[in-house]
Amino acid sequence: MTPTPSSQPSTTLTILGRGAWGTALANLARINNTPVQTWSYRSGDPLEPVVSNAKVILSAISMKGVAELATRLKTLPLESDVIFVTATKGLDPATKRTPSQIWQTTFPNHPVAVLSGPNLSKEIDLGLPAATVIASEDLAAAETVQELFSSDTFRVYTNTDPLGTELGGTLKNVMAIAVGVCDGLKLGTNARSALVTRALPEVMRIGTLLGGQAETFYGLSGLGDMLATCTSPLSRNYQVGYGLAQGKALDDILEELGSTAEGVNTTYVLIDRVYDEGISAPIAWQVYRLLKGKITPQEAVAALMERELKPEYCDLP
Ligand SMILES: NC(=O)c1ccc[n+]([C@@H]2O[C@H](COP(=O)([O-])OP(=O)(O)OC[C@H]3O[C@@H](n4cnc5c(N)ncnc54)[C@H](O)[C@@H]3O)[C@@H](O)[C@H]2O)c1
Ligand SMILES: O=P(O)(O)OC[C@H](O)CO
Repeated sequence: MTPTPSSQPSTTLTILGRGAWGTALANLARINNTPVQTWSYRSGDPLEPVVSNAKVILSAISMKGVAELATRLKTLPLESDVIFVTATKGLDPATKRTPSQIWQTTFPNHPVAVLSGPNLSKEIDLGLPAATVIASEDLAAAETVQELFSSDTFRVYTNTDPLGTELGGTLKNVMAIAVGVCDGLKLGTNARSALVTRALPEVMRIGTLLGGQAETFYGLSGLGDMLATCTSPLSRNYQVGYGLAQGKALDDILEELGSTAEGVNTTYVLIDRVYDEGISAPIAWQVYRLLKGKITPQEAVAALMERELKPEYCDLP
């Protein structure tokens, strides 16, 4: 399929992060003839020249750098109406906040949008069609960003629930580790289907208690991203679970990956929040115990199968 631009937007876009996702997003914007500047902290390039004239600043860096980067940007001269977009899927270990909460707290007078969906960057790099969500409480800001990325290979929907959109993309990484374990143990299609299906109410239960709207989790950024990540060996989080099922050490798996698998850190932060707030999260708990080396993959499966019997629909939000 040959990508063709859908329009000629002139808004200046700066993408922070030249990893797998930042690079794919920059290419998607260029397909649409959107002028793009990129920056990477690893390059040591100065930040100010690429952000001072930007109308939209999109962060596609790993969770571990978000708080520091937002604080750094706060010290720089920026356009008074610049829109911040976050494409990071994680939770901050220090504050347990999502990336959009960090950006919004740091820049309370600016619109903040979340970009999230079933978007495996390797497929996007191949020019395969995909869809995503741009969510913001400021619908006009979401529509501005929608225009920057939309093309006939990338269909962008807007949504006004940034937190739900972001939490769907973040929490599914934990579930993808669980499904990777399931597949690594060769437990079969029935088991995988049961796990992915039970993962959705778990994500919804946690996600709504943390502030997302229930219906968002049935959309592209929720169920859509869960299906992509839990069924594709391209997913790094799935690969973490798959490796654990093969008896590999977590550190070795992460080193072999050589790029970000946010689900590991997300699990640790999530379990803290789940524990503090008394939320039922059986799959996430088993992933946590497995990542911490407290149980074997087989014991994690047994723990899920032996839980108290109950009706199917007793715990939806
Ligand atoms: N790759 C994908 O398919 C994909 C799709 C959607 C969302 N995401 C999310 O995007 C984020 C980045 O993923 P990726 O695949 O590009 O990972 P990556 O490992 O390829 O790149 C990580 C990026 O973060 C930057 N970074 C790391 N630590 C930093 C720090 N302390 N300060 C500033 N920058 C720092 C790196 O320089 C690099 O640009 C993750 O949260 C991931 O979940 C990835
Ligand atoms: O490779 P993963 O597991 O980080 O997944 C990438 C994206 O989040 C899929 O939408």
